Amino acid sequence: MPASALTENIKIPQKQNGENSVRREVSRSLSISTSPHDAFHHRQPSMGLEGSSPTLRRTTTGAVAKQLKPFREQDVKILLLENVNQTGRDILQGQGYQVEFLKSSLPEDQLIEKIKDVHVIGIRSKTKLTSRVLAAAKNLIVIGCFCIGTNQVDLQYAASHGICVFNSPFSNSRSVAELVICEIIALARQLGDRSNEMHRGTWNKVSAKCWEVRGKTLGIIGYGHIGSQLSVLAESMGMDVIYYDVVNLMGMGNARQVPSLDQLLSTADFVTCHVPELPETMNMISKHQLDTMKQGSYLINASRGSVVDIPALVDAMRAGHIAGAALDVYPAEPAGNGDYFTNELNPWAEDLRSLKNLILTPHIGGSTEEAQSAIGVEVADALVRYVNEGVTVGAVNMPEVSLRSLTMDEPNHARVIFIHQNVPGVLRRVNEILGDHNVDKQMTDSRGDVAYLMADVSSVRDEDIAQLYRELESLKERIITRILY
Ligand SMILES: NC(=O)c1ccc[n+]([C@@H]2O[C@H](COP(=O)([O-])OP(=O)(O)OC[C@H]3O[C@@H](n4cnc5c(N)ncnc54)[C@H](O)[C@@H]3O)[C@@H](O)[C@H]2O)c1
Ligand SMILES: O=C(O)CC[C@@H](O)C(=O)O
Repeated sequence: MPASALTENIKIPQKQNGENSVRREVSRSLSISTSPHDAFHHRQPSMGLEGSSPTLRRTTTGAVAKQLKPFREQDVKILLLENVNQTGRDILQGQGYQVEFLKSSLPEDQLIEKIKDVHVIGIRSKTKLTSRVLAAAKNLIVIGCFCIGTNQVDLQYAASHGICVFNSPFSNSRSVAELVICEIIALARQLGDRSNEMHRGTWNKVSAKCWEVRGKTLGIIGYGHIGSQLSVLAESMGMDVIYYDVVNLMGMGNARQVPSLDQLLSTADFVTCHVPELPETMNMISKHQLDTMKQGSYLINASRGSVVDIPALVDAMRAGHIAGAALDVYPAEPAGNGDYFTNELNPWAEDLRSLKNLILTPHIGGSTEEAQSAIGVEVADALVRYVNEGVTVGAVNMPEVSLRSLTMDEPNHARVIFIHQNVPGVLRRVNEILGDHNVDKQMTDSRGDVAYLMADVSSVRDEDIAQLYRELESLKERIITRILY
């Protein structure tokens, strides 16, 4: 590749017979396509030096990191659903990508239509990326969950089709913990009921069954990012904290881990759930667990709607055994805002709405300006790194692979990314293909059935890149090949 390749557009060679040659587009199958009009370019080094490019940066050695792109930015199609924060939109639009933004989620059929030609999709908790939806996503290379939970995505299907998934593991944890602290006091003081009464014009000054939280015991189920933040805040209000987790974890402050869920339930005055949605956490709080809770205790669920058996909770509250509850999440949640919290959505919605001292919120645990803007930056940055450089650090369904950036001092390099089935013999065959070139650095890792290889090769010409691509594509274990340069 001539040095001028850095500064001018290059026409892509076409095969005479019109077969696939080296069209460059950000397709799942790299990068190499057939359009006679397609050209690619690398940014000029001066752009970064003048600070006019948001993406050019320096490596730790001071060299200008090279922007790896086998495609034109405007060809990268991104669909952002569920009101992803402006910070994330700015980063993606700043790259020059085509970004379509919608405030709500989409019903499955519309989603299947829309997802057909996008390369990147950004969602929050409402968009279900099932295997049926993903099967229609022929160009998709990466999914950004602008939230913590990734249960809405078929992670296994995505990985086996070479689609990388990123999330934001803790940017909204503090917001959830603060909401739960607020709910503990609100339940102890029956604040929701008093406020509703006043809204209806009723003055009802009572102290019966209203409590201070000082000296009460908080039981946290799932002592991860949210549970441990909550632990610190609760202790600072004078509460005793116990927690139950499947992993043995050090408690913050004076918090103590208890060996069984039943022990936590029978000891705590307030029980709060912070576990992920998993087969093992489905209806984790059901009739037996509610019966095991102390008479007059309180339940909070801001994790996932599948964790609490709601009809059982309704019974326990009607019986007066549970004195109050706060729910932020539900088995079925609407795609957007509106008058949807009815029996049509969940068959017990009216029962819930009739209960006293029950705080119902529309999945707002992580909905603060601070959390959403931090998540926007974190996930959009991960998407840009993946699209432009193939870096998977932070991915939730792929091995984490990264190489130091190529620099502008290395003009004739290409980065080969080969996502493949994790079976014996593939690496030998890949290295036979790469072996005709100088492999400067290489990293490979596997996760379950999928392996991810990244290699930087030097002194490659356009025709070498096309050849490498074709040979890698011909391997039967190939899932996705991308070559970035
Ligand atoms: N309401 C909201 O807006 C909101 C916001 C953020 C997260 N969430 C939900 O909260 C969940 C927890 O978030 P996090 O960031 O604390 O997650 P995390 O992964 O940091 O912690 C989860 C903890 O649960 C434990 N765990 C898993 N299975 C368990 C089981 N069967 N029994 C006991 N413990 C178990 C894990 O070991 C881990 O320590 C998320 O998965 C997400 O679904 C909701
Ligand atoms: O913002 C959302 O939709 C999801 C919030 C929360 O449940 C999460 O998983 O981070």
